[in-house]
This record gives sequence, C-alpha cells and structure tokens, in this order.
Amino acid sequence: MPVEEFVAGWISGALGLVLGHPFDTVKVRLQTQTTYRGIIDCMVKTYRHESLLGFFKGMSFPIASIAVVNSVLFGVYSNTLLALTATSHQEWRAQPPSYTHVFIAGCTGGFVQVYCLAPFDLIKVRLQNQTEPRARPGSPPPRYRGPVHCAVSICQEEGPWGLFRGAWALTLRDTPTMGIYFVTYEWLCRQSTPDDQNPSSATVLAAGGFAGIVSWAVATPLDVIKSRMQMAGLKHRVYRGVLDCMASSVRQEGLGVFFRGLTINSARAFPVNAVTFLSYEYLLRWWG
Ligand SMILES: CN(C)C(=N)NCCC[C@H](N)C(=O)O
Repeated sequence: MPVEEFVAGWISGALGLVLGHPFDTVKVRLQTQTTYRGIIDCMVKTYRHESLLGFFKGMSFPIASIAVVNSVLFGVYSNTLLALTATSHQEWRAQPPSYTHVFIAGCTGGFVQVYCLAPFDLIKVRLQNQTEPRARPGSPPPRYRGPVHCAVSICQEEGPWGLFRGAWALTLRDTPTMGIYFVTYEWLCRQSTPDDQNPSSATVLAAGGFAGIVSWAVATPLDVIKSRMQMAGLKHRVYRGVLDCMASSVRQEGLGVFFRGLTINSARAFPVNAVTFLSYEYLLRWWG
C-alpha cells in the first residue's frame, strides 16, 4: 500500500487547516448561535470581545488530528482508486480513471475518515463556541479549559459515546460530498490539461478551490445539522436524530436555516482546498 499518499494528505491538510480556521470559527458560530446579524457582525463581535485569538479557538486539536484525518481521506481515496483501476497515481494522467471510480473512491475516503474526524470535530465545535474572552483575573472561567479538559468533561458528563455526538450527520455530510469533491477536482483538471500531461499549478489551484466550493455548498445543510447536534449535549437539548433536528430547526427558523454559513463556507473553501490540492499534487510529484 503506497504510504506517500497518506503523508502528502497530512501535510496538505495541515496547510489548508491553518489558512481556513478563522473562517471556520465564524461559520460554526453563525450556524449554532442566534446572536449574530451576519458574517461581519460575527467577525466584529469576536474581534472586540476576544481579540484575534478568538478566531483561532479550538485549532490545536484539529492541527494534531489532521495527521490522521486528512491522511486517511487522501490515503483511502488513492488506495481505493488503485484497487478499482489497478493503476497507481503515476499512471493516472496517461490512463485516467473513470468518474464513477473517482466518485466511489471519494465516497469511501469520506466514509472512513468520518470515524477519525468525529471526536476531534466535536471538540473543535464546542471550543469555537466559547465566546468568553481569554481568562482575566476575577472573570468566570470558560466552560472548557482546553481540548483535553473538553474531551474528559464530555466523557464524564455525556458518556464516552458523547464524543461521537453528530457522527451520523457527519457521515451523511461527508460520504457523498467527498465523492463530489474528487469528481469536481478531476473533471476541472482534465478540462484544462492536454492528455498525458500533469495539470499546471494554476489549474490545480483553481480546480482544488472550486472542488472545495462545490462540495461545501452541497454539504452545508447537513453541516448545520451536524453542528447543532454536536452542541445539543451541552445545552441539554435532546434531538431524537438527524430528522428530528432538521424538523425542529426548520420549525423554529424556517428553511433558510439550511443555508446558514453558506457564504463563509464557500469563501473558506476556495483558499483551503486550493492550497490542499496544490501541496498534495506537488508532494506526490516530488516523491515520484
Ligand atoms: C464538503 N466536504 C466535507 C469536503 N469537501 N471536505 C474535504 C475538504 C477538506 C478540507 N480540509 C476542508 O476543510 O475544506
């Protein structure tokens, strides 16, 4: 099993993550809190109340976990494609895999990475939603003191399975959208690259960026539901499942609830995925 794909997936994911985390914090807050009037209002309030550091809340754990999550996504994707087509990534430009194979491999990568991602994503979302400024003498401490304290508290208060709250919504979000993600990337690269050649850097950046936008646009409704289910344990709010969370969100806030965070998700998706694919492709080419 080629390991370069796993290592390239890790490094490229970490680069994308640092770039996109401030957008991600604004998105999570817009999706789960009703106190903001929009993106700018959320950014201004976060900056005034918590300084620039507020945008980077909850980032340390994803940085640590991206090694596992992104390498599993890209590694399972490439190795599934290898199993389906019996060709390695060095041969894909000369003998391109079919879009059906790319879609199946993407869905498989998305499905498998969910079970590594779920606990890390839950902790990230809980920490991003803490709007208290950094501890000042005399001010009440935030609910969670950091990622480890958050993980331990969830296990104690909600049981070890509490760490997988929202995992089903995450599976429904990521399995098909990862298929869409890789198909969009491949399709855009092939449209602008002569047969047998590697796509140029500009093509990889644009195709990666648009693949991120398209897949996140499709993923946003389930992303909202996933974030709400992850926060539910903390608010002692019990949803009976994904459909119950959807129905109760629509009842209270209308259909527009499914598009909360769509703009910021798309603005974040372009640079994050452009950088992710560029570094992934170049690392693989460099390793031959
Ligand atoms: C729609 N979804 C879930 C995705 N396309 N995910 C893959 C992109 C991963 C990248 N680290 C990011 O956070 O955008």
